[in-house]
Amino acid sequence: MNMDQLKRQAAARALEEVRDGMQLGLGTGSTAKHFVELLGERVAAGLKVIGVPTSEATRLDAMRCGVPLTTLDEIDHLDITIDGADEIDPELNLIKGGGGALLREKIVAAASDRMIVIADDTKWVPTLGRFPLPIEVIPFGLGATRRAIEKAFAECGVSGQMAVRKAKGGDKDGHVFVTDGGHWILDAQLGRIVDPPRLAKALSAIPGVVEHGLFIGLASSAVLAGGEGIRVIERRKPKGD
Ligand SMILES: O=C[C@H](O)[C@H](O)[C@H](O)COP(=O)(O)O
Repeated sequence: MNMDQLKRQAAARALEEVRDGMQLGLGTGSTAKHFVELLGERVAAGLKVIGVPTSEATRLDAMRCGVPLTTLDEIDHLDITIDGADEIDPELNLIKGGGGALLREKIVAAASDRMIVIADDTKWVPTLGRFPLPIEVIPFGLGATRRAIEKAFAECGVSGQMAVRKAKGGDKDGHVFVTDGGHWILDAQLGRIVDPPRLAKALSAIPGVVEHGLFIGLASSAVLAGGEGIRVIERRKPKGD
């Protein structure tokens, strides 16, 4: 089974948790896209749900698949958010934002009773950090923000190169990547993040950092698809801890 088939399997398993009448957060990325497509098939067959997309790309996918959409201004909570991740550790802390959607993804996940992470099992790691950590920043004062981030890294026992993300493909190739919110992303190659909750807190305190890709205490479960089958890992601590 190839990687794409594994992603679709994880998405299909998460879809089993969806019930009639649910309000859903719809994640972003290649795995979440499978979920939106499968959900669209169920909606066509009569399932009644409504979704809040975490990016413009997902909004377009959901519309194409016939999934009814709303916003967090129109409804006050979500039952489940289903989203992919770039890395997942045994505490179900995540690195997200490889596709640049981390800000909306975090807002939507935080507004949800449960977050189910769907992934192929290559995303499962003992320690976060091999995947570059995305940090969404305001372009104004970037030099000062970078210095503050480096200081936070040193205080949290990590270090590594940071680079402004460039767009890939199309006529934007080589230009700075701009998020749906109009911000830039710094990708930090940290290798090993010894204390993700501490680093998350330190980064959140920096003016100029809009959001970062560490999702701490947000995921309720992870559905991992691999050659051996599907594993579902439940978070031990309550949401928010
Ligand atoms: O910004 C993008 C998201 O955080 C994605 O959920 C993450 O990058 C995983 O994407 P994929 O399912 O394509 O590996």
